[in-house]
Amino acid sequence: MKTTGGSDEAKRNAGESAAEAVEDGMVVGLGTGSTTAHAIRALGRMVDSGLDVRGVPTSFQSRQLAQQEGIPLTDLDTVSRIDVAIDGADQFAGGDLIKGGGAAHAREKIVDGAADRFLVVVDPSKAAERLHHPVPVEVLPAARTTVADDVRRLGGNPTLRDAERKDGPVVTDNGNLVLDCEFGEIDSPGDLAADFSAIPGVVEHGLFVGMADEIHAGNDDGVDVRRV
Ligand SMILES: O=C(CO)[C@H](O)[C@H](O)COP(=O)(O)O
Repeated sequence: MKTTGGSDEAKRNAGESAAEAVEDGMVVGLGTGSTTAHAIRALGRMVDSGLDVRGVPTSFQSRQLAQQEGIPLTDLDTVSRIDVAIDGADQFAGGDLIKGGGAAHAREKIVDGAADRFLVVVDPSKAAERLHHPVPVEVLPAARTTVADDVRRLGGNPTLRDAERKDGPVVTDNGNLVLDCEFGEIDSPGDLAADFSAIPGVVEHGLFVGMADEIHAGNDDGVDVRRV
């Protein structure tokens, strides 16, 4: 699993704090990434001790980990609402996030957006006054050039994400490609989100504007939980 940012202890404190919000009978959105993985492992231990939950994974990675941990799974064909979603972020400013470091943001946005409570698990390296991390944009393969042109017209600098241990680009769980779009400091995340959504061939972008309910920011000694 790819890890970025702060210490594993900080990520563990964040993930375990969010897992504590899960109660018997709940449907839980299972995000993607190294911080959420700690929440999934904690949920696995809770299931072992008798907690009755069903998880909705957001990626191949979170499905595999949840299965390994013995968490019963369901999907959005079977349930229409999710009680709590737990997911990581590449950067957060207030309640706005940039996600997609694991190229899973399209499914993450569906699951996190269907949740009554969306808990974001992060370490301190993810905090920013204003968002400035490159925004991952999932695109249909046939649209990668035209979308890149449109991103440049919006003032951004798109880079096709390459796979680390393969010659060629990252292919998402949905069979698409990812453009990482550098914009510097983003003045108005809501406006940029609307601009991305209007580009033909964009499947989903990694700006999660105003979706978060709580930020669980772990550090080496504990966790700071903030409602946003
Ligand atoms: O958006 C994501 C995957 O698409 C991840 O949640 C994000 O990249 C954070 O990952 P990590 O907890 O490993 O730093």
